[in-house]
Amino acid sequence: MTLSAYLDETIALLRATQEHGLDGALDRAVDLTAAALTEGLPVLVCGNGGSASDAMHIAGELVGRFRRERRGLNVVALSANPAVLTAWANDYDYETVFSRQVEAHGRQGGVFIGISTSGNSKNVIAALHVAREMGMATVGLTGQGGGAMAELCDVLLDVPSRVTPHIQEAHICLYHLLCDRVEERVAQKTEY
Ligand SMILES: O=C(CO)[C@@H](O)[C@H](O)[C@H](O)[C@H](O)COP(=O)(O)O
Ligand SMILES: [Zn+2]
Repeated sequence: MTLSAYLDETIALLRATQEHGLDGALDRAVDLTAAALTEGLPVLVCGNGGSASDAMHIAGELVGRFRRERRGLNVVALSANPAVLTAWANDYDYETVFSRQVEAHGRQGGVFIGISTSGNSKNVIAALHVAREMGMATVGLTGQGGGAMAELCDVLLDVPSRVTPHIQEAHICLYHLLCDRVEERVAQKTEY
C-alpha cells in the first residue's frame, strides 16, 4: 500500500469520526475528568499494545504538560510499571493485571479510562468492573459500537471502524482534545 492510499484510509476515518456525533460524549468525559483532577482524585488509564502506549501518552500529557503551565495532575497509566505487570501476570493471570491496579490506586469519584479498539480485551473489561464497584466514573475509547465495553462505560467514545491501527489514530485526536480541554478547565480552577 502506498503512503497516499494509507493516508486516504486515515482521512476517511477521521472524517467519519467527525460526523459520528461524539461531541456530547467528549463534553461528558471532559467534565468527569476535570472534576476528578480538580479534587486531586485519580484518573487511571489502561489498554494493551498500542493502546498501552496511548495510556502512557495521556498520563504524560496530564502529569506533565500539554499546552499550558499548571500544576501536575493525578493521572496514572496502568500499563507503565513492568514490575507490577509481570509479577501479577506471572503469579496470577494477565486478565487481572489492570483490575488489581484499579483496586490499588482507584478512589470513589475518580475516573477510569479504558482503551481498546475491539472493546473486548478481558483485562480492560475486568478493570471496568472493579472501577464501577469502587464508584469511579468509566470512560471507554473503543472502535465501532464499543464491543463488550459499551455497557460498562458511563461515557463511550467509539470510533466508527473495526481496523485497529486506524482506530488508534483517531483515538489520538480524541484524547489530545480531551487533554487540551481538561488542562484548560483545571488551569482555570486551581492555583498553580
Ligand atoms: O498497536 C497495535 C495495532 O496497531 C497492537 O499492538 C494492538 O494494540 C494489540 O494487538 C492489542 O492487543 C489490541 O487490543 P484491543 O485494542 O482490541 O484491546
Ligand atoms: Zn500499532
